[in-house]
Amino acid sequence: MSGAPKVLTTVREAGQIRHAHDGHRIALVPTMGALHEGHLELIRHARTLAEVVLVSIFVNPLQFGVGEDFDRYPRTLEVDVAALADEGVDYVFAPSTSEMYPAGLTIPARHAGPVGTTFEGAARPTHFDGMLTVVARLFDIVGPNVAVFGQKDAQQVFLVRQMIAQNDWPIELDVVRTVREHDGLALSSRNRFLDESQRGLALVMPEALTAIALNAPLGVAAARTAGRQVFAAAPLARLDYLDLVDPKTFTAVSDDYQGPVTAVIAAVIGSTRLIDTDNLVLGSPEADS
Ligand SMILES: Nc1ncnc2c1ncn2[C@@H]1O[C@H](COP(=O)(O)OP(=O)(O)OP(=O)(O)O)[C@@H](O)[C@H]1O
Ligand SMILES: CC(C)(CO)[C@@H](O)C(=O)[O-]
Ligand code: BAL
Repeated sequence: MSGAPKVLTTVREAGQIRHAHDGHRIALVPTMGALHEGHLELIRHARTLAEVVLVSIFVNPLQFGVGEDFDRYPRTLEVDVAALADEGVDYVFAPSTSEMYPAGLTIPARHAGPVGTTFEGAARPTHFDGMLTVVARLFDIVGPNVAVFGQKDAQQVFLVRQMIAQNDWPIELDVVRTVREHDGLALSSRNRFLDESQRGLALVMPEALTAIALNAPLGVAAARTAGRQVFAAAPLARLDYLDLVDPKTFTAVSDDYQGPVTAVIAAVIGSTRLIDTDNLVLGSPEADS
């Protein structure tokens, strides 16, 4: 299909897609809108995986805690749909909150478990249960063959993968690497909250990831310390966490660990909370010699 995507607003319409395209693969790209080049990369990747691409745009209240930025989260549906037309997206599913969570209908709540209480989950205690609940609802409505997520939200990817495995759902999960600005800042819908000086300050995130990567051959302590030193030199950026986790368990690695890790960072710049991640390998035989 090509041209403007068909915009669906009801669960009923979205649920009919799989019947209308029987025998064809459907890729789901869940988003909260305010689309940027990072989202578009997910969509281009989805296009390589399936004949039908459906992008959901829904700012899910369940994954925002009290005092978080649900109210000010950017909502730019018209502009988003225009951008998706250029990408040849087939369907946009943009439901209202009452359509997703109708009064009187019990939508099964999903639980993230222990990993949902650490890192992002420590700062946002209800976030991952709410995120999994809406992702499971989208899976249930759309019935995709494949779902595409961004590596920037590494803990989210871990938990969605875990939920798919625990339920034995026949859904593939594909992950797209983080798209960055020319100076390294990860694209994020929340970047639009940054003024010019905060935008400059936010570069502490990719700079810390670079420092971690440069020191990765020296091991866990050196890499972690190097990343934290970047933040120590930028006190206006409030570091929430910076750590190295085992991608298999999403728990912090011990000091003698060698092997693949995901570096995870969250910081508050002004009043905007940003996250970033990188995958790397820690330690090397040469590091011991
Ligand atoms: N820079 C990026 N590169 C690749 N994928 C991204 C990027 N930013 C977001 N995504 C992915 O897009 C999907 C939708 O994310 P979302 O709509 O929350 O956008 P976002 O930019 O992460 O917004 P925010 O930072 O405000 O949470 C998620 O799978 C997310 O990981
Ligand atoms: C996956 C998601 C669309 C669920 O609301 C959201 O957490 C996001 O945009 O990353
Ligand atoms: N991209 C993660 C969605 C959220 O921050 O709520």
